[in-house]
Amino acid sequence: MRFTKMHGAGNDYVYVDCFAENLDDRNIAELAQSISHRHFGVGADGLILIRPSEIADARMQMLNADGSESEMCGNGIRCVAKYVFDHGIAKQEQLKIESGGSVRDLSLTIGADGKVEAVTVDMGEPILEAPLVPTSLVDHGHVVGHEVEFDGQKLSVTCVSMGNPHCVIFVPQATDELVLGLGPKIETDPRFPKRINVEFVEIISRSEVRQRTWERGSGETWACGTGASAVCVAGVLTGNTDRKILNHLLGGDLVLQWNETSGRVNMTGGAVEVFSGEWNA
Ligand SMILES: N[C@H](CCC[C@H](N)C(=O)O)C(=O)O
Repeated sequence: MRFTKMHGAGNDYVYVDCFAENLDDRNIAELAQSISHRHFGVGADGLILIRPSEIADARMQMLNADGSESEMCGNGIRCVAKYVFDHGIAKQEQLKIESGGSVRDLSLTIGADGKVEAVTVDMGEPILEAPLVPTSLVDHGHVVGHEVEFDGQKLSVTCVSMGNPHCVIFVPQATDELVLGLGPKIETDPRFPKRINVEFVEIISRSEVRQRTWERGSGETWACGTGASAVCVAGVLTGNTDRKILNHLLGGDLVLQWNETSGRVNMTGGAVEVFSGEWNA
């Protein structure tokens, strides 16, 4: 099976082109676990399958390193767009990619080498109704700057779904203790029935933040695009930041904007192809 390793802001996945490869006989949850393993496999935050779609240029199917499937991946969808364009699956600079039942519009920036350098994605409207995020922290309404105790620590949390669930926490310092210590406990807290991705965010100014992420199913990653979009929304709702922010993640920067008129979030960032290989297992 041929595969391609790509990353967006250091959030790295193994990509398989299912226009060319037939994965029908494979258990893809097991494949995601073994191929993602940093010692026994290729090493990645997860596995992304680039599949044909009836309603878009391609369909993204995204699996975390533990084999669980997610509805959406912001850094992944930029890489899928780069793959689709650079490998000639679709040759236009405006693409439509399906993920988790929704179709996203993407706009490509082409570099001097004729390949995709950066991608802007319409990430859609955030979902804030607690039961839809989902979270049982409240019965109905939104969870914005809500004081919640995790493992004896009181934190102010905002819950946002960008197709997948996020818990955003603004902190003075995104320490290892919070990200690696509390992150996994929040991920699996029963008040988040589908588990949750957790973002710890330092505010630098009204237009600039620094984010560390503990991802559902993958642990700490170097960036999270849906998470960065959720942070943009949470920053506005809590009054911490403006509608447009520059977000510094461990592996690179993303620019996010929550449009006041449309209510939709736009995300811009890079996409990089690292290498291709053949998986023999
Ligand atoms: N890194 C991804 C999100 C993966 C989310 C996944 N961990 C989940 O279970 O929802 C991103 O760039 O948006």
